[in-house]
Amino acid sequence: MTKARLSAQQATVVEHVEGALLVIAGPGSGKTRVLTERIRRLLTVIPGHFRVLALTFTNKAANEMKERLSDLGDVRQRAFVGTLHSFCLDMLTERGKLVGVTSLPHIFEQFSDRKEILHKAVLQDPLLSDELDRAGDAKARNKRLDDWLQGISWVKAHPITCEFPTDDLDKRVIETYDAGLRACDAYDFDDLLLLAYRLLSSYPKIADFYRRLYKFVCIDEAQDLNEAQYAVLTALCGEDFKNVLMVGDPKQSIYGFNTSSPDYMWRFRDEFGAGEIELTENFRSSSAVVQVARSLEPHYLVEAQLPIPGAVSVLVGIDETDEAHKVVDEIQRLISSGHEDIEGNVTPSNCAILGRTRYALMAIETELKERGISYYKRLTANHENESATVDEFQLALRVLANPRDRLHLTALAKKWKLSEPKGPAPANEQEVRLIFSAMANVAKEGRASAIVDAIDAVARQTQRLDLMLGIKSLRAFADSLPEVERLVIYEDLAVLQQEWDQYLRSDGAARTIAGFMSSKALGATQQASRDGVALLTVHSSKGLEFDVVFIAGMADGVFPDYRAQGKKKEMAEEARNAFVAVTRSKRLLYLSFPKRRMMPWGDEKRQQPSCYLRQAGLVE
Ligand SMILES: Nc1ncnc2c1ncn2[C@@H]1O[C@H](COP(=O)(O)OP(=O)(O)OP(=O)(O)O)[C@@H](O)[C@H]1O
Repeated sequence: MTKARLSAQQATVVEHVEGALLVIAGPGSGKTRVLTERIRRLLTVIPGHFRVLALTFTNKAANEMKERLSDLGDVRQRAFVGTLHSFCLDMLTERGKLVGVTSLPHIFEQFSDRKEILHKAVLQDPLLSDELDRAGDAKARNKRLDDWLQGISWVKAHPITCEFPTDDLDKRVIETYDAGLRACDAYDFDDLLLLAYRLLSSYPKIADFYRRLYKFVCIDEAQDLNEAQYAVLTALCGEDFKNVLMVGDPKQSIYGFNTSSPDYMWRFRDEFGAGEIELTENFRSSSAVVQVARSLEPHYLVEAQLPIPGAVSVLVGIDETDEAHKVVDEIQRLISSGHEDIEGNVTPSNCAILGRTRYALMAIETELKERGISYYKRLTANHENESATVDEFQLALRVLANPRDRLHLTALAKKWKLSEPKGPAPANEQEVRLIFSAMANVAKEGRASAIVDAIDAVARQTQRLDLMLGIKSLRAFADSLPEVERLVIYEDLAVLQQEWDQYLRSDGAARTIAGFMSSKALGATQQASRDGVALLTVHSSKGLEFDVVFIAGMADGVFPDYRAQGKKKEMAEEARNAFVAVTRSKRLLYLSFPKRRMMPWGDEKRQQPSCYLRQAGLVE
């Protein structure tokens, strides 16, 4: 994009070069545009051999930035654009030895896997095992494990204020869990940040290396920083490095429950002596939408906005089914007749229906399904395999990538109706293949041999790793199966192939199974799914925009959530959730609620409109 199309406010940020800068960017003020244009300018206008580090919170945001910079060709290689987790993973892979990471860290991303690691490790520790027993029945023990896991995560996310847990039991739980993970040569998400922080803060030479490599650092969505993330940043920058540009919007801070806080933006301003610029234009939303946003956040300053009136309407249903009818009727009406404030046709993909939680969207989903209107519920297709064959192939790939991963080796044995493999963990890929083939020989499931053949096809190729050989081998196996089974395998393999292609595009240089599995764990290989009406929670709608936005379930107790009632901090976060939801709309906004709601235990509850509707003057 050329400079001419940037506003004066935006140009100031884009033209910033040296020194720390904090950019407070309201919704629709073009923060993504400003960030990408600044990276473009640094790489193409500023002389010198340097790289730019651009850190985002989601793969979606990183992909969008990469896409917008794609015309830079090879110049783009001079920028690392990715999530903070993926940057930490890269640092640990390359230089993690000093903190005990000897190769690419294998990630256990699933809660259930981490819980099993903790459970097994606890059972081997008499003191913790007794403690767990004391919790009570199976349900209470299960809860105790959940609480412990939550506690572990909390401590790891606070490497500065909680460096050494003082409680002996907490300490023992963390150490036991970590030992369990490490026995499988595995790490969790929290470890990526924690170990990167330890690496950079304990070994200043390494931090110095990265500072010389990346002359400029940009951070997106800075209101979502937590202590561990801020700690990584400050350890990376050391005392003197100041070329950091942070963009964020405290009014859109909705991850407080996850220990994120806009306070780190203010700390950055003070500790780095950063300049401050506010982007106060809104290039996204119509006047009607901006007015509702301002009613929710009176301090929201909009100095310039689109000269488009737009419209805000309230839809009241007798119950949730009726609310769903009204919402979907309106979508169909807009699709067939359009709207004067929306250029061209209204299509399903111009529309989003948001809910504070998924429950507010259930009746609407049923209605969309019944009327045959396409919709999607996730921004990325976090594909769940339907076929056991592809699921187990991926389990086997995990073990091939990480021979010490007994957790998934045992899971595979169970799926093949075999007992837990005995003896020491395999030492290398060859030994893994021998174990697999021994397992396949006695497996009670016919598909086991086909999976082991597919693994062999991949592992045999020593020159250049190609997952496609395994995929083809499984496809040939599927060809021999009845149609129903065959099609399910084809479908799962097609998704796996897409993920492999995505990995090759973004990280193809490394090209290892471990690299592919880590990218998968970090969600970097997931495909975007944006076909049809978006049916999203407010949290997942962050950063998106649609011509038409419906917010369903706008009743007190639902939005704001009843658990926040009477609590100042939580109610403030609820209001920011509403602010984020409303500002996703470019032109039309509909706020709907059912007068009666069916409770999970079968009773009907009468509902009052949300306080946000009253605040906006939309109901009495
Ligand atoms: N200078 C500009 N002139 C016209 N339109 C612009 C300008 N800058 C940004 N926009 C448009 O405004 C919209 C919002 O931009 P963008 O998505 O970058 O906003 P954002 O600040 O990231 O929003 P949010 O924080 O709410 O997610 C986009 O449709 C973008 O194309």
